[in-house]
Amino acid sequence: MTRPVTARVPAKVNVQLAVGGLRPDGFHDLANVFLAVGLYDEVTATPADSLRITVSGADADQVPPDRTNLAARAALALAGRHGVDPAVHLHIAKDIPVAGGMAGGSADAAGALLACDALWGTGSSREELLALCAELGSDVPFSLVGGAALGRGRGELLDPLATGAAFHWVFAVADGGLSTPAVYRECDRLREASGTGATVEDIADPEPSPALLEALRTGDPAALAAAVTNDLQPAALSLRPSLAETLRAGADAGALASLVSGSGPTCAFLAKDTEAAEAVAAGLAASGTCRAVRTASGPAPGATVLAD
Ligand SMILES: C[C@](O)(CO)[C@H](O)COP(=O)(O)OP(=O)(O)OC[C@H]1O[C@@H](n2ccc(N)nc2=O)[C@H](O)[C@@H]1O
Ligand SMILES: Nc1ncnc2c1ncn2[C@@H]1O[C@H](COP(=O)(O)OP(=O)(O)OP(=O)(O)O)[C@@H](O)[C@H]1O
Repeated sequence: MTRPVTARVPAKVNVQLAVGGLRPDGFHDLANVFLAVGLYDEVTATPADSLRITVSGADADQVPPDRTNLAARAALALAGRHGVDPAVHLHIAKDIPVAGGMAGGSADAAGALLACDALWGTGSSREELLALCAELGSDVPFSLVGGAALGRGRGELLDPLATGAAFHWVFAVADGGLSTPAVYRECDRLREASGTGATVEDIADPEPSPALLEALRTGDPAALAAAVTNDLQPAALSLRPSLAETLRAGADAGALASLVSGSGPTCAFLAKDTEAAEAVAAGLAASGTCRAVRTASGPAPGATVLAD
């Protein structure tokens, strides 16, 4: 009997999300500065009679336990590539908020790829795994790689970034999720409504901020706080106006920066150090503007197979 294999995969926050115009293929070009943070899902692959998915954790009931699950799609893609029978039980121990803009589904896809590759002995190279990740979703390659990285294209073309120190974050988890395609559509709608147009002809190519990259490199939280931006934030706020109160509560509690994480609705707050993060977390919890509060620091390592 082959031993189960468990992979641990981090969540992400986008410290810069610059969104270009709508491309003919329905995606947007990005300058997407990812930072992996220490909130993790674990995916365990065990031999089984057929493909089966189970999920545990507080948000488990919001995750589909079938072949639409990104982890199942990852296992099927890997099995298809190598001509292997995808008879595997994937158990997802979920700690990353679901539909929260923290790439939880992407984390599970990257974790399933890594765990199944080890279980099946398919020995994929890093390049093969990254190509499969990119097919599964724009955020999935970063879930594999972790750390800090600049994502170009639709976010799948990654260049690792150096970071000078750990950054301390507080996350305010909202009630209910936001659909990523709906948030991108709302971004386009707001751009149309403002008269700029929304396509690649109308919007300048997105570029990473030199000040932001420098702040990451030097590990300076105040400089990073001054440079964080998220072009999807107006769209997330338009779809979920109550997030403005959450952002204000974090700022009032002493956060250096308050922003929507990716497509939201999780809000991310940067703090000077772990002590300041605890104070921001307490202020947010007392504000009643979110369902749960989490603290985590980053950069965190990418998808990793855990030792027995
Ligand atoms: C918002 C972010 O989380 C920021 O990292 C990502 O851009 C979203 O990445 P993801 O969830 O992996 O998204 P995908 O599964 O690749 O795409 C879902 C949908 O989001 C929209 N989408 C996604 C990525 C991108 N660069 N442009 C887009 O317009 C498209 O409508 C697409 O059909
Ligand atoms: N393994 C999975 N974990 C979570 N959601 C999944 C998974 N597989 C499929 N889904 C579906 O995908 C939707 C988006 O979930 P996910 O948690 O990945 O969103 P997200 O964190 O906002 O993504 P991103 O930050 O990459 O845009 C969920 O509502 C759920 O129906």
